[in-house]
Amino acid sequence: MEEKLHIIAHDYKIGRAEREKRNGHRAACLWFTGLSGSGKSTVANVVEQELHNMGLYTYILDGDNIRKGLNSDLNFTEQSRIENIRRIGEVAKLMIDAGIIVLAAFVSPFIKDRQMLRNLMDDSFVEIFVDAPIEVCEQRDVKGLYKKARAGEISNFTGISSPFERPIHPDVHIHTDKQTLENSVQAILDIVLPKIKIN
Ligand SMILES: Nc1ncnc2c1ncn2[C@@H]1O[C@H](COP(=O)(O)OS(=O)(=O)O)[C@@H](OP(=O)(O)O)[C@H]1O
Ligand SMILES: Nc1ncnc2c1ncn2[C@@H]1O[C@H](COP(=O)(O)OP(=O)(O)O)[C@@H](O)[C@H]1O
Repeated sequence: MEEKLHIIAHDYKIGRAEREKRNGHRAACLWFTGLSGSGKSTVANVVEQELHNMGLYTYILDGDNIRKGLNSDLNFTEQSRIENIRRIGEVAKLMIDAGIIVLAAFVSPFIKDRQMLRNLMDDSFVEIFVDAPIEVCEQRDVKGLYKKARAGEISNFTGISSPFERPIHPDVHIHTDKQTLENSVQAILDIVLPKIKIN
């Protein structure tokens, strides 16, 4: 039988609302999903710069600060990806409670996990589908990983030997093979800025 844990939450005196009031904007999680090389990091970075330059409080979560640290015990099996996204979702939720606009850039290939994120963060969650055909991502091959995956040197590679389930109703859908970077950033800001405004 599973051990019963006795965890009782504290009643905090300072909550999200107080932090948002002091920051002058609402918190949110902008979640970038898409194939490797689709443009998640590139777009997220420019969106963050824009928000930061407006004086807003932001933070980027991506492979560099998560898969090299908190999630360094995880690989790319289905189970590991599910756990990867679960933990990142919990971190993003804490950051929302801290009053921050979190930009999370992860392949996050499964619909079920992205739905879990929306349930966890409710209307603070903004799903951004960074879309480009796999041929384009492979052509870009920013990190040389597609070449390695085709050569059989990397297993479970998204789009080649592991699935990517396209979002059905993302909040924002950008096509980085057709739209300019500036255009994609503007489309995201158009959705996000009204959301983080304190009325
Ligand atoms: N097997 C396999 N499949 C996909 N991607 C791989 C793989 N192995 C390494 N990489 C590199 O790791 C980055 C994806 O990590 P994520 O944490 O975003 O993946 S996931 O959300 O858990 O599916 C991804 O980074 P991005 O290119 O920035 O998307 C890859 O560079
Ligand atoms: N319109 C565009 N939007 C975003 N990235 C683009 C665009 N056109 C070309 N790129 C290039 O595509 C690559 C995307 O890489 P990256 O942002 O690391 O993707 P991901 O984080 O999804 O793996 C970069 O080299 C970027 O310069």
